[in-house]
Amino acid sequence: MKDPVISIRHLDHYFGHGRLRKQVLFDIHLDITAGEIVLMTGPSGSGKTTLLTLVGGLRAAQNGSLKILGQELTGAKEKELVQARRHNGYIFQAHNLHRSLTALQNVKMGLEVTGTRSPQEMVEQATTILNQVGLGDHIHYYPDDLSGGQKQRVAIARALVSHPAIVLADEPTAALDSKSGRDVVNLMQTLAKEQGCTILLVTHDNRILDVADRIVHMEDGRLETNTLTAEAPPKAA
Ligand SMILES: Nc1ncnc2c1ncn2[C@@H]1O[C@H](COP(=O)(O)OP(=O)(O)OP(=O)(O)O)[C@@H](O)[C@H]1O
Repeated sequence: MKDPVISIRHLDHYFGHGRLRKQVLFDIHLDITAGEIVLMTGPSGSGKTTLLTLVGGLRAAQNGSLKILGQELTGAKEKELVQARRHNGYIFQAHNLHRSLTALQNVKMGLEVTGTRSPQEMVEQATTILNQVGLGDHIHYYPDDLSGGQKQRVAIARALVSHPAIVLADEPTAALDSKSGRDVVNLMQTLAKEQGCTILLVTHDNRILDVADRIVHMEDGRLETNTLTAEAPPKAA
């Protein structure tokens, strides 16, 4: 079996201090291997986003073990967390595009953090991936002039342009109608399979569950161990 890209053991998480201290994650175990698409479902407040932000190095893990590409993030210093974030692409419900930047400039930002490419290469790679997500004729549009689905496709392009090992997505279809939501996840699936990247995606959207290789369920801060495998996921249309 392949080494897991994400390996979690006995992970707990607490918010607050003193009398206000509250446990929100309890003894989480999870292994995700390279190229797997894992969807996480569960009621509001069950801890899904908290787990996603810990995996993404956006907050520090406190108790237990959380290894990303073999690197232990529990007890990691801020500098190490910043380093770990470089392996990740992030896609959120509210796309988080910069309104004052065009689609091309937004996607280019996904490459600037790596600091390894010339400006010319960045423009070429950003243009290529915008073509791949079907926005080749919109590269100079500002977010306000794009539809919700188009904005989310720009966000996908930005997350994937640097070929991250891991893509973390929090409710990427929540603000979209059924057809746009479908298009967006199909696109994520196609690009991720092409690049061999691992996806951990939080969703309430039952319409997209079939893109998963595996579905895990969070309930009251506990990850259910009897995970479901999506039945014969159809390949992207
Ligand atoms: N920064 C924070 N400080 C204190 N408590 C928090 C913080 N963030 C989340 N919580 C609490 O932790 C619990 C889990 O929240 P979390 O956002 O992870 O749930 P969720 O499953 O992602 O919910 P939703 O589906 O509504 O986004 C909730 O009780 C929430 O109120």
